[in-house]
Amino acid sequence: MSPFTGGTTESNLITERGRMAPKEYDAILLASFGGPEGQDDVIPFLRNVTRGRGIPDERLEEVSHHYRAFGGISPINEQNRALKAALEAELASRNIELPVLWGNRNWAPYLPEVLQGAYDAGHRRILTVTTSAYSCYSSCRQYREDLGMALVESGLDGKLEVDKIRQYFDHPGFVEPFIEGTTAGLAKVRSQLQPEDKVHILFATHSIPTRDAEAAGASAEEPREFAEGSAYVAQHLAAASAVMERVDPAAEWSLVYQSRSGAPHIPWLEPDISDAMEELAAQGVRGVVVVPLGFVSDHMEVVWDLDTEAKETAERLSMAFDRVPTPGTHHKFVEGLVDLISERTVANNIADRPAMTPLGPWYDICRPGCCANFRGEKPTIAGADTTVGTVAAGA
Ligand SMILES: CC1=C(CCC(=O)O)c2cc3nc(cc4[nH]c(cc5[nH]c(cc1n2)c(C)c5CCC(=O)O)c(CCC(=O)O)c4C)C(CCC(=O)O)=C3C
Ligand SMILES: [Fe+2]
Repeated sequence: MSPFTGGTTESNLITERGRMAPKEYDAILLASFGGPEGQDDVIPFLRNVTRGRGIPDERLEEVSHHYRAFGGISPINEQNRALKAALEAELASRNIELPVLWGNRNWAPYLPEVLQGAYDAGHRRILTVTTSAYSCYSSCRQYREDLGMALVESGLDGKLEVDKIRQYFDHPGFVEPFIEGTTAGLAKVRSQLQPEDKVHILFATHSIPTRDAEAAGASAEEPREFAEGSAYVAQHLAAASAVMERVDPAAEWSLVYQSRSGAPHIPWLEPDISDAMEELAAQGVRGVVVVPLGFVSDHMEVVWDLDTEAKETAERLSMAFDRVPTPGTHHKFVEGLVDLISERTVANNIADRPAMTPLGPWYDICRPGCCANFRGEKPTIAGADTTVGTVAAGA
């Protein structure tokens, strides 16, 4: 039996590789992280984010200063308003009549209220676009859980269908803006140095606990599927390779991590970007191009950890430094997201779905236990092992 047949209903007919049959969606939900919009929001926001996640108070204190330095305002909400407007314009230009709703996991507009509002407005089939591209608990399953919980808590489970587009780490709409940015960044850094000076490209992403990394994208049937032991790491390495093949196959690059939190005795993915820069400087590297491969927009992790901290590290080490833009509202990214929406509304073959790495195109419906975080089972949408967010045929 296919692993994708359990726990699904006729309306969620699943085809090969976790693909969902096309549906007539009646709304798009842009689902994001959320962020504070003023000094008074900072602490309540941080409490929302870290609820039950075992993050030490000292770390919260430290992170609150990053927000305080920006007037207590995270850039992420403004970026999502801009992305929503750009998606609306792109949908309209293709004559696709789907409203775009916006909801967050950790700040207003909160997901349960947005789903309730959607239901009250008459929507019944929602396709979610999340602002994260990779597979891991924080970037995929936690969105699926929070949407599942929102449905259960609002009494809408069984009444509202909620699906999500596939993780898009290797979709050309996500990768091509990085190719453009890395090409420009490399030229800029090289122009500040002598031709013989060594330059290194650092692909930066969010560190996660190694235990979460091992569970990322995993399937119960094939636990050793990914050579690096983690779909999160494998997806980043594959996307970075796809970028470098097109930018400069001979250039030196590596994958590094940032924004570690959690208790010090719990292992997280390494090396940290600053440690990597120290090491490179010691090896005689004179310039770095930092590619924020793990991030969709210039939110706090990018403007603080990269534009503030990593840049200062580069200055201290006398290295030339350039930080490549995130996809943001780049027209290719926006067009790519609408392509990802369209591939869920019209019949297509898996071969028609673009993917720039051998790992993709990723699943519409995650495999049982995918990205599980060992903190107990919660209802999730878009999984082969759950029925939350589905509606029985004829209901
Ligand atoms: C993989 C990943 C992404 C990328 C995927 C995606 O984009 O979803 C991401 C995005 C983001 N993370 C963000 C903010 C925070 N993340 C935190 C904590 C954590 N993140 C984690 C991972 C990730 N995080 C993890 C494993 C933790 C530890 C706690 C836990 O296990 O859950 C904390 C608590 C303090 C701290 O511990 O640093 C904050 C404030 C913001 C908003 C920024 C803004 O306001 O502009 C965004 C977009
Ligand atoms: Fe985070």
